[in-house]
Parts: sequence; structure tokens; C-alpha cells
Amino acid sequence: MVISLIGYMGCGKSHISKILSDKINFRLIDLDKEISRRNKLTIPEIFEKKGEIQFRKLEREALEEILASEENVVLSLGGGTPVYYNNMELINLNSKSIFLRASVNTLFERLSKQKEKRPLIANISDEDLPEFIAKHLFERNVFYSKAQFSVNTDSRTPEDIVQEIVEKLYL
Ligand SMILES: Nc1ncnc2c1ncn2[C@@H]1O[C@H](COP(=O)(O)OP(=O)(O)OP(=O)(O)O)[C@@H](O)[C@H]1O
Ligand SMILES: O=C(O)C1=C[C@@H](O)[C@@H](O)[C@H](O)C1
Ligand SMILES: [Mg+2]
Repeated sequence: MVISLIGYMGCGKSHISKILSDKINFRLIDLDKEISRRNKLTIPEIFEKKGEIQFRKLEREALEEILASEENVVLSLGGGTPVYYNNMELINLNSKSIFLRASVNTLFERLSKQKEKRPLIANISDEDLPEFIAKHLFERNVFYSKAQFSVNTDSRTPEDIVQEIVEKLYL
């Protein structure tokens, strides 16, 4: 079985997936890390050298291969993965999908501290960031809300969030 975590940048996919995979003894795959490993470049380097369109192709290829896996895997997706091609359909057909919800405020708090490794927001000022997140999240929510399960992450500890996921999936 594959469990996919989806949601906006900073919602906690990487962080929560680590704790969840340890708890239920599943292998952890972070799609961004997997794309970096395969291409021997960081995510910002791929955006810079190859462009976003090429990044989305590499992301789709890696996604397809991982979802075909027979193993027990927690898959932490990229923030934009559900939005391109028919990725969300593929994710729902081949995994249990969980949307980690977070408010614009929460996302702003978490992202303003670490913009550099996220090329889509690296050059946006802290002043403009909340408005950017609000608009971008609104567009993406159409895709994220197709997930089979949804968990709120505002003002909650990672352990509490993981507990809710485990209960929702009867693991
Ligand atoms: N429930 C939480 N409470 C407090 N801080 C959190 C929580 N979840 C995540 N964080 C922190 O928020 C930051 C962003 O989390 P993380 O890197 O896991 O996001 P992400 O969804 O993987 O983002 P991206 O899509 O850009 O890879 C990290 O510093 C992480 O430690
Ligand atoms: O939200 C997005 O489109 C992205 C999120 C990150 O996980 C990376 O996949 C990349 O920075 C793009
Ligand atoms: Mg991540």
C-alpha cells in the first residue's frame, strides 16, 4: 500500500511523513528528494537549469514509478504534484491520499523562515507572501480537495496529526 501526503508548500508533508512512516513501519519516499537524487541536482537547481516545465515532467515520471510499487510506502509529494497532468487521478487510483490542510497564516509562519529552497516563493518579499499564498492556495485547493482524506494541521503537533491519519486509515 502507498499512503500519499498532499498539500501546499509548508503544510508539513515532509515532516509528518517521517513520523508517520516510523510509526507504522513503512518505507518513506519524499518525491522532491527522489527527483533530486535521480537528477543529481537540488530542486532550485532543476528549476534554474531546466525550467519548471521540465521539472513537472521529471516529477510525473518519478510519481508513476513510485505509485507502481508493491511495497508499503509513505509518499510525501511536492506541493504542486497534484496540479499537473492527471496526477491527482493517478494518486487516487494507486494510493490512499491525505490532504494536510493549513491556513494562510500557518503557511506564512512556516514558509517565511525557509523560502530559499522553494523556488516558487524564493523571490517574494515577506510583505507580499501572505497574498501570494492565499491566491495560489485558492487555485490549488480544487486539486487538493480531491484527496480521499483531509486532516487539519493548524496549531497541532505532528504527533497529533499522525495519530489522526493512523485512525482514519485504520492502521
Ligand atoms: N504541525 C506542525 N507544527 C509546527 N511546525 C510544523 C508542523 N508541520 C511542519 N512544521 C514545520 O514547517 C516547516 C515546513 O514543513 P515541511 O518541510 O514538512 O513542509 P512540506 O509540506 O514538505 O513543504 P514542501 O511542499 O515545500 O516540500 C518545517 O520547518 C516543519 O518542521
Ligand atoms: O508547490 C510547488 O509547486 C512546489 C513544491 C515543492 O515541494 C517542490 O516540488 C517545488 O519547489 C515546487
Ligand atoms: Mg517537502
